[in-house]
Amino acid sequence: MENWQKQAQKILEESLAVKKAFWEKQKGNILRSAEEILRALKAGGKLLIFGNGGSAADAQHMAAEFVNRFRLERLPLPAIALTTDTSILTAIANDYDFSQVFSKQVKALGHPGDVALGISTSGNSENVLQGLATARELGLFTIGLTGGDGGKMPSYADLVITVPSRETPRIQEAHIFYIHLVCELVEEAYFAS
Ligand SMILES: O=C(CO)[C@@H](O)[C@H](O)[C@H](O)[C@H](O)COP(=O)(O)O
Ligand SMILES: [Zn+2]
Repeated sequence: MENWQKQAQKILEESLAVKKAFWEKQKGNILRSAEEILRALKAGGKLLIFGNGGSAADAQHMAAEFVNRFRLERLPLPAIALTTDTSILTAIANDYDFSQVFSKQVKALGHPGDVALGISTSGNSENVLQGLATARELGLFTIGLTGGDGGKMPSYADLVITVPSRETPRIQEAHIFYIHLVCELVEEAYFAS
């Protein structure tokens, strides 16, 4: 138990330090991404979000904040997580390839002016990279939310937001901070003006 306390304290301190460094190093890109999402929503566009595992959960979490509400009582905003429809996901993975599960949905749903947000802690998940590549081809603004050295993301996204850590859980904790921050900024700017 005493060891657990020490371990937990260390993890907490690492998590706080990573979030702080993330903000310090990436604030320009973070705010720019919020501006792009606000611009797209104000122009009648939407946000498409995708990732694997914990990042799939993050995609759904973010879409729910936009479609339902965040901190304000307001009209729903259009955001779709491409991680939720098991029929679509299994049909594409079964008939084509798992690497296409997001790109095919982007092709079906994306329009120029929309924003695609691909989340990958390694920056190397093929399905996320293909989703971003297709989004770019179609004229969506593409954002890569990643960690470490960003992996291959910089070749696939217009804007890459990188958490400065090599630890997947710490990266994901900073991703959730990013998601809540962007929801709050965009919601206030959209409905306060
Ligand atoms: O949540 C976690 C680890 O904390 C896992 O589910 C993790 O998201 C999965 O291993 C993903 O497949 C990792 O993919 P990526 O972040 O490198 O794109
Ligand atoms: Zn996780």
